[in-house]
Amino acid sequence: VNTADSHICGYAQITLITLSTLLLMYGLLSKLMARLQRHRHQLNEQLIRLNHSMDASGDEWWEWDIAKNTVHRGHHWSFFPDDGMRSQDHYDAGAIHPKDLPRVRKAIEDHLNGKSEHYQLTYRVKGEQRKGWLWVLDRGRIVARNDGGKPSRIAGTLSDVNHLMQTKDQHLLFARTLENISDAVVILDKLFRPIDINQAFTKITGYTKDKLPEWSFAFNRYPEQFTEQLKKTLQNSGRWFGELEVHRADGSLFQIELTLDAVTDDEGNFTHYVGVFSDITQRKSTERELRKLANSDTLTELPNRSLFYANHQHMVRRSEPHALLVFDLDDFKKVNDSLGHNAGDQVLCAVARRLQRCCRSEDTLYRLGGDEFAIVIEGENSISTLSEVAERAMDTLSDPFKVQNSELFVSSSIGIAMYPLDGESTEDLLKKADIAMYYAKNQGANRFQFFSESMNEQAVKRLHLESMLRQGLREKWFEVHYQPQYSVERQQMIGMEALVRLRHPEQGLISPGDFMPLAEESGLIIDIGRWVLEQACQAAQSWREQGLYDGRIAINLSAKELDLDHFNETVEEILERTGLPADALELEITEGSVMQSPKQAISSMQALRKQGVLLALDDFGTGYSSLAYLKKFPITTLKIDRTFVKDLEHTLEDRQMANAIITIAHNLGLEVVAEGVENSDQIKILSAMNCDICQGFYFSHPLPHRDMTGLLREHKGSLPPHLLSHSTPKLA
Ligand SMILES: Nc1nc2c(ncn2[C@@H]2O[C@@H]3COP(=O)(O)O[C@H]4[C@@H](O)[C@H](n5cnc6c(=O)[nH]c(N)nc65)O[C@@H]4COP(=O)(O)O[C@H]3[C@H]2O)c(=O)[nH]1
Repeated sequence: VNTADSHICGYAQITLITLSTLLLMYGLLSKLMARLQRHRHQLNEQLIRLNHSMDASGDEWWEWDIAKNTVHRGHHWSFFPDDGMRSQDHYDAGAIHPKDLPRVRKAIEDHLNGKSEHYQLTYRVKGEQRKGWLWVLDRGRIVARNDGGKPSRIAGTLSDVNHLMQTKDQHLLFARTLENISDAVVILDKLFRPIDINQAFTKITGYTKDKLPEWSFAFNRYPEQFTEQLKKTLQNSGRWFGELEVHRADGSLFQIELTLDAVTDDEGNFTHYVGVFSDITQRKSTERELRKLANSDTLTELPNRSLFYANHQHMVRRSEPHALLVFDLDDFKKVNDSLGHNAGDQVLCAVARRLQRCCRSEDTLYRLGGDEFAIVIEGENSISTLSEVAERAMDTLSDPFKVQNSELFVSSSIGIAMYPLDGESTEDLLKKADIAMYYAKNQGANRFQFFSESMNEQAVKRLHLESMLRQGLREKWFEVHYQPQYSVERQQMIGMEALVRLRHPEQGLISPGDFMPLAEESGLIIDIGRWVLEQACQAAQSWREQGLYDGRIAINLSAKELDLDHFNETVEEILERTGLPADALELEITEGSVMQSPKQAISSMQALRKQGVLLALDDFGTGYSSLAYLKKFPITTLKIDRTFVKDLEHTLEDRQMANAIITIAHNLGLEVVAEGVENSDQIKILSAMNCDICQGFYFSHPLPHRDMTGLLREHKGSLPPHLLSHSTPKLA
């Protein structure tokens, strides 16, 4: 091998080596480049993934270069919190709530100063576009330091935690509400052990959170069966509600109204119970007080009518045989009227005490109202025993009552009805006892009466009649008939009596004898009487105005009308309206009704007399006939009752009676009217006795308005000629 060749060979070797090295380096470089490319690609992908996940989470990532004071961020959010440290770009700065800002700055500073591994806090921030504050969770940590070890970069994220904070707020509000409401709240575990309470619980019970009773404080007074039952209810329906009496921490008792609700987990298992209650001690005592007031009569302190109904209905529900005695004091109104209501109240209290003494411990006395009492006698339906009770009651009332230094006598009418024989409901039995009591009263009072079906029939009839009277008033079925009264001496009609009738569309004309007693009892007489007064005054005045008649018109008054306050004003008003002069009106008052309360009757009569109205005492001789009173009554006329006239021509006693009445009346300066004159013999006798006026079927029956007008037109008030011959004046 020559030198040149060896040189060539050397060059070739060098070239080859160089080329191989270059190739090797190129290979290495391309591998490096490829790896770098791959890494960059991976990094990009990671960045994209990170971006995607940040996007999906709604969070914002950020990195703060402390030295350059720049913030890089994902720009998922339109704004970045402006804490005055991290942000530079003010165009997208979000204001931090002024109350939160110091906290934010401190957290970041503390972290920069190495006081925390990382920082994490929630605060409120608001971008320009945003109306309300947004709660954010800001988390960050130092990711790089400079050569001196100082933090150079911090990276972190911002999360929207608004919904969490709102929920937290709601929880807080809820907890605060529970803590502050005035109802006590207790949370019990599955075994009814209290685990938490609110302030009201402590206030009401005295138990504190650290000293809760071991077991539900509410049940410690009740037997186990009760709690078992309660638990069953809770398990079945998830709720129990009721009133309980419980102990406070200091041992005192009080009442609560408790609602227990079961709390379930997601699987529907009971995990806890919540009890909510209020202290109802005060309410209960008020209720008791009110119930007592509602159930007892304030005057006598006896159980009242409403308690009677409640208790009696209870007895009826249990079908317990018993008897009901209803008491109504006789003429009690007189006590009130004559001695005043105070005295009346005293008597009622004394009656209550006396009746109470007649009752056995198992009997109950009630005051049903006014002067009405009732005794319920349990388990007793023997007529003889019940009669004994009624007699004992009457006996105990028979002793005089001492009121306002005077002695008063009070009696009672008693009606007795038996359950279930006479009635099967409270209303029915009370009605039957009332019917029997009214029957006893009508029989003369101061007696007792057992209910019987025949009484019931009567009562039913009365009920029908009463509704017929009411209907009659509404439908104008009443009419007034007029019966002339003649002066035999002057042979002139000097008066007429107005007599009411009811013309029923089907039953025809019904006379007052059939409905007056009931009209009086029911008080309907007041409306009927007023109507008659008005009609009769109007009719009399119209005859006067037509020149047909100038005598008086007599109208019957009932005791009830006379008793009315200001009745005289009613009369005055009617006289004024109709134009009838007062002295052309005569009001007839029966002796019986005046004697019911003579003092009051006298004062009412005096008021009427003052107006100039004439007053007649009707049915004289049939009732009390107290001559002493007769003198005191401011009457102008005395009417001899028909019973004395009826047999005048046959009976000496009646003649003597009539004669005596006429003499007394004349001695007192009164005019005398004889009623029920039916024949000329009676006229002769009465004329002989100087009786001033006669009225009766002999002259005329009571006539309807039209017929009376006819009679007046025909005879101008003089005695019809066919009667003239019989009216021979004065017999020896
Ligand atoms: N047997 C017989 N009877 C005769 C004779 N003459 C008249 N009568 C009847 O005797 C009654 C007289 O009226 P009274 O005694 O005031 O008795 C009246 C009176 O107390 C009462 N009454 C009538 N209308 C009214 C009224 O508007 N208001 C009031 N409160 N009571 C009235 O009803 C009672 C009965 O009235 P009437 O049935 O109309 O009965 C009337 C009359 O029709 C006769 O010669 N023989």
